[in-house]
Amino acid sequence: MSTVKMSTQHEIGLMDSSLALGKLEINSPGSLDISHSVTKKGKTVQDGPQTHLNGCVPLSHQVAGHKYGVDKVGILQHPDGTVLKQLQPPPRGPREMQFYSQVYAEDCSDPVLLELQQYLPKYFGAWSSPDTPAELYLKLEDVTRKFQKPCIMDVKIGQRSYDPFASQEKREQQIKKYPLMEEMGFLVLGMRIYKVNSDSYETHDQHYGRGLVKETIKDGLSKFFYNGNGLRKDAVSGGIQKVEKILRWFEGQRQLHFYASSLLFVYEGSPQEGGPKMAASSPPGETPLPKARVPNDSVVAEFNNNIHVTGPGENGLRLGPLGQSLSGMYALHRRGCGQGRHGDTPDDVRNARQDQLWKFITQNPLEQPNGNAVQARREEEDGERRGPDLGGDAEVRMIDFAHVFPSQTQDEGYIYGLKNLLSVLQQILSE
Ligand SMILES: Nc1ncnc2c1ncn2[C@@H]1O[C@H](COP(=O)(O)OP(=O)(O)OP(=O)(O)O)[C@@H](O)[C@H]1O
Ligand SMILES: O=P(O)(O)O[C@@H]1[C@H](O)[C@H](O)[C@@H](OP(=O)(O)O)[C@H](OP(=O)(O)O)[C@H]1O
Repeated sequence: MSTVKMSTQHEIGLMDSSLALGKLEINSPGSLDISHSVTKKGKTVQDGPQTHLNGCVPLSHQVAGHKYGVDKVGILQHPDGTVLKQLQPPPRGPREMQFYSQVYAEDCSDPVLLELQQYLPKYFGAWSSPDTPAELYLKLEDVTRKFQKPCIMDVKIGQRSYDPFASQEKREQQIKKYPLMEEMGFLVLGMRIYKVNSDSYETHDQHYGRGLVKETIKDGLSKFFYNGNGLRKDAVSGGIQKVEKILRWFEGQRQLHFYASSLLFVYEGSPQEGGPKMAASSPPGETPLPKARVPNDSVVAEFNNNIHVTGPGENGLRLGPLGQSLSGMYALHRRGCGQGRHGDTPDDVRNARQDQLWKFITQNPLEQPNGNAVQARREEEDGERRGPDLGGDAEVRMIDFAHVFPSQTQDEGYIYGLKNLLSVLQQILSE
């Protein structure tokens, strides 16, 4: 039996005016208590049945990547429906935060980055809980949020899933995981499909994708579009149109290279048309979630199969985007963190340099304690910028930017991957 305990929340910065959420300690057997978790051999292990997540819960519909309760860092869902991605250890986490900050910078006037915004989840700044202010999260739009029964697939794109600064050990580790990456240019990391006939989700993890070879990739990928009754050609075609737009963006830009980055595919699995859907791009807290009263007067909001219990008072610190340019960040990266976690730089030197990089990120002035106004305006602009939605209900967004680097050439590896993925999707469509 779960108990819900409310406590007062300390708040820093402007409050999310439309959301009055409070800190909650949800105690239920089997749930996760981050503050009491311990790390053994790089894996987080629960040491008891406590939960202490400020109302945030592990993202239940996560199909790949680092997971709470399994890895040291993971992805949470905030009660307002956004996704919180915990910053990975330097240099990866700070690099991803810097990337989002730059793409979504208030004064960004670079047309390449402005166009890129529409292919990414919206970014609502860095976030941290008052309980653990040093633990930073990226606050992101949940790309699956508008769907009732989201079918989700994560596909890593590119011919190399390690960056140019990766150590030999890291390269070998990555190549060993999927030796076909160079030839295929993409790898299915995970998927979850809603089966209409059984009203349940079928899931496949990264091992499924790693088992796919040239001869089986079409059937392997098409599994994502079978709903138990037939092939969802509308979703295939919607996905193709979205990927084509991303490809055009890549063909027109020569300033960024993406390694080990993914495309997140989402389509509606629910056969019911016209059912209640949430606005896809509402700023956090501004779209009322479906609500049900529970006896203790907290509000339970349910969507995407996640249940969130919320109460009065904002539950967390929101930090605005940082204004530093990527080049400053990369200069530090080159000096300090070029070897990554598996490099051959002595540990003490690497740690000192990573500290320097970390301080650079965390100690810089926060320009916007709360990005709400900015976000609201962005939401309005967003509709105009995205233009008519030719891809139907299917969504394809780029995620995972821990290895994005400046460049002066086209990202051939990523483009190769997109083209091959498109070719396989076309084959599925013409079945
Ligand atoms: N904005 C988002 N909206 C919805 N789901 C998301 C979002 N971002 C991430 N996810 C979910 O979390 C998963 C992992 O995301 P991501 O790749 O960013 O994490 P990661 O831990 O960096 O992964 P990796 O271990 O591959 O580096 C995705 O497969 C997806 O299921
Ligand atoms: O899919 P798996 O088997 O969990 O393997 C992870 C996956 O390849 C991630 O993309 C990678 O992070 P990066 O892309 O950031 O390198 C991570 O590296 P890590 O072990 O160094 O965290 C791997 O462990």
